[in-house]
Amino acid sequence: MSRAYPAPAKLNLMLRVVGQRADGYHELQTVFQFIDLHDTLYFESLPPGSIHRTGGPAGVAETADLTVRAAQKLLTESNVREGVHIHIDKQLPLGGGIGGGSSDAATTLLALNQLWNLGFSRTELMAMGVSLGADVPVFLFGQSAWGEGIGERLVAMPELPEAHYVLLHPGVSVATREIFAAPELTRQHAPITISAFLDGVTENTLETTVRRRYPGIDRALDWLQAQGLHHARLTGSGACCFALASDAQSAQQIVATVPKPWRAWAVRGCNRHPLHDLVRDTLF
Ligand SMILES: C[C@@](CO)(OP(=O)(O)O)[C@H](O)COP(=O)(O)OP(=O)(O)OC[C@H]1O[C@@H](n2ccc(N)nc2=O)[C@H](O)[C@@H]1O
Ligand SMILES: Nc1ncnc2c1ncn2[C@@H]1O[C@H](COP(=O)(O)OP(=O)(O)O)[C@@H](O)[C@H]1O
Repeated sequence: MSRAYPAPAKLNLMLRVVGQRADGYHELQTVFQFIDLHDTLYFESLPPGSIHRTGGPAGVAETADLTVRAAQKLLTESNVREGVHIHIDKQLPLGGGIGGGSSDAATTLLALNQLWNLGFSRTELMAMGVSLGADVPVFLFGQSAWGEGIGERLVAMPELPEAHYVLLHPGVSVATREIFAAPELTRQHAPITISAFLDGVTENTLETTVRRRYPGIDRALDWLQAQGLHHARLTGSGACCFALASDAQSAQQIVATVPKPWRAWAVRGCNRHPLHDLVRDTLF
């Protein structure tokens, strides 16, 4: 087995739907920051053409797993004769709005590009990544980012505070597709500037629709606010919610009081992907 390759989660510190493309996908403005909660992936060489995954998310077939699809994409694009066994130590909740599947896919692209000596540039990997999911490119971009388009047009954010957060999963799974298809969703919010975000415009405009359709998420956001935490928000299309804590200790104290069956974590924002340094020589 290879060394351990982390696949971190992300938060959307702000998200606005500002339009819709002809193909139905929604144009967004968003701010991505990674957090120190992650899956861990391991890779082992197999005979050419065979790709296997173990330890992955229950209920996701091997062939549908984004890591397997990422490995297949690399084989198709490079024409090399390789095979791989991918083992995922899965910690990130599925459909949580924290990008676990996308991050697993990005880490697979980064790791196999290195292990198979493929020499693809970061830009080439990002183009492959976006065909697997709208959230994959930011994990290859490797740093906190302002995202536009469907999240694939990225620019580095000025250093954001690496704040402590309470991250709460209210035990429901949100189908991203359902929220974007909701007739009541407002699709034409006025675009904002990076300065406006830094001055405090931080809403997630999917939140009203998600709160109405998922009462458990509505309650979770109200619960976070009732703990006296600032900036209680939905990340992505949910189901996870997060709020700013003053320090690690107060985040942990609040996590300890979260009612069952909700799950919660005390996490910290990270402006750099944990693989940023590892692949700097080849990619960043
Ligand atoms: C909303 C965001 C914000 O970071 O995060 P999540 O909540 O998924 O983490 C992402 O844009 C989600 O990205 P991702 O989860 O990769 O979405 P995809 O699999 O590409 O899309 C699922 C479905 O949602 C709809 N969709 C998705 C993204 C987008 N900008 N417009 C859309 O209309 C499409 O119907 C698409 O078929
Ligand atoms: N390795 C993987 N980890 C998580 N989900 C995966 C994986 N491979 C495929 N999926 C599929 O991708 C969907 C979205 O997963 P995920 O990225 O965790 O959520 P979100 O996009 O809400 O942040 C899952 O519901 C699952 O069906």
